[in-house]
Amino acid sequence: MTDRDTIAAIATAPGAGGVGIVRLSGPKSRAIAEALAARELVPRTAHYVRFRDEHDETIDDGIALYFAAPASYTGEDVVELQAHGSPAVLHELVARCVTLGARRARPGEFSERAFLEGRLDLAQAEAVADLIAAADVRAARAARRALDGEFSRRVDAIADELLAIRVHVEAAIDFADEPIDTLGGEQLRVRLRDNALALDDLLKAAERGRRLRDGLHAVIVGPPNAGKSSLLNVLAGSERAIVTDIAGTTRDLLHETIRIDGVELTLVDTAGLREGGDVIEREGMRRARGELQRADLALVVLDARDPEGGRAAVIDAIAEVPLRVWVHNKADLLDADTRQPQDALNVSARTGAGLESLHARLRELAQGNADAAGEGAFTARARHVDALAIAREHLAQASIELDREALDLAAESLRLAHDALGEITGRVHADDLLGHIFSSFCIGK
Ligand SMILES: Nc1nc2c(c(=O)[nH]1)N(C=O)[C@@H](CNc1ccc(C(=O)N[C@@H](CCC(=O)O)C(=O)O)cc1)CN2
Ligand SMILES: Nc1nc2c(ncn2[C@@H]2O[C@H](COP(=O)(O)OP(=O)(O)OP(=O)(O)O)[C@@H](O)[C@H]2O)c(=O)[nH]1
Ligand SMILES: [Mg+2]
Repeated sequence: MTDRDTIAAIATAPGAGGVGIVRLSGPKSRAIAEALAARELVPRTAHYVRFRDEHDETIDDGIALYFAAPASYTGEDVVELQAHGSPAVLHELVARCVTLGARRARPGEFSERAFLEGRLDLAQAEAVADLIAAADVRAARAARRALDGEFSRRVDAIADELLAIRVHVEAAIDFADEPIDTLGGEQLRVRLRDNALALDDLLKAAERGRRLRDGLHAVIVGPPNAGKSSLLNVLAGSERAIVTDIAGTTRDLLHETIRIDGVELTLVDTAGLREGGDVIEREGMRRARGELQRADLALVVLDARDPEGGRAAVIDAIAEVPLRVWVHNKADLLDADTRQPQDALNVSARTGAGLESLHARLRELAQGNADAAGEGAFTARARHVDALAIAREHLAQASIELDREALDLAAESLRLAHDALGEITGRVHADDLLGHIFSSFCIGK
């Protein structure tokens, strides 16, 4: 792909640092860097040089490093200008590169080129961004495994199998007169079932990987006025949510990321659940229920003075949520001799009583969530989980169609399952998908 232009960007984090790097990729990289450094660059050699402006004055001294295509991060000619980590110097270097014929890179454009040059597949390129954004060591390790292709290899292995099965099915279509069992139909069915099982395993692993990337998703639910928003505020350590004594204060969802001992947790405040309410409140409740569909954990907040009163309104809504923590709030309003509940934590968002136990419980669950990821875990994204689930459905369909000897339909279902898997690694892709993924990267990556 020699018709591409040459891009330039600061590759190091914004702000002052010991060393800062401007990176170039594309056919003019070498010529631009040689003009800046006023010398010839030998591939893969660290040259100590002065970077010069148009008047031959020194912008900075530093290291120029040239990687000749295709042995580079992007697969194109790449040059790194390693200067002092001064934002002023680095911006001037980029401006100089632009004058000499480069264009400022868009976010993620280096990794996008690495993808387009076949150096990384799409799931690996996404893993680069996930590695950079990893909140803790475990998430970084898991992103590293995805970057090394552990996820992609499993996706590809199943995709290859589905293709092979489809070839068999298509071949059988040409012998439409014969019953499929004389054409190895039973073996095909077994093979299809084995791959469906492998896909189930991969889907579970990807769901764990998604949680590992995003952290535990905890939704705060309960009847109106129980103190859900107050609890979010004390857990977040800031007055994020509006608190009033009017029942039905919260309508929109409010997301807040907190860290407990280095483990990340997303808290979502929701509208109180009850019968009735005005149009806005009902929409709030609808959103609350929707959010619970994606929840790993329901933090159920009830009024300690009347926990039974609010329980009925939430019990259905949390039926599908895997983990629950029951909290009785406003414990400060209880008589001192009231018994501790068996299966709930008494807390007070107002006085802070009981919050230590709640913290400990959340830490335990968040840690468990991260641990469940286990050895060999890789990070994954919601997009990957969705694609695997779609592939799984098409595979189930293919299996039914094969049993009915509806071979044309089975072949089509196999093709759709194969395409869904291909979207994960980007072997099948829509251009707007690529734009969407890479635009969420940082500039210079
Ligand atoms: N200075 C610097 N450090 C960096 C990067 C970089 O671009 N520059 N990286 C950027 O993300 C990461 C490392 N990733 C890289 C991946 C491939 C190649 C590369 O040149 N690959 C060639 C040569 C391989 C070899 O010599 O064995 C190739 O694959 O053909 C370089 C960096 C992290 N550290
Ligand atoms: N005494 C006491 N009052 C509290 C406590 N927590 C919250 N409150 C009060 O209870 C009222 C409701 O608190 P919110 O946090 O807005 O309750 P909510 O569950 O978010 O209510 P909605 O958003 O309407 O569903 C406010 O007046 C708070 O000050 C507590 O632990 N003790
Ligand atoms: Mg509220």
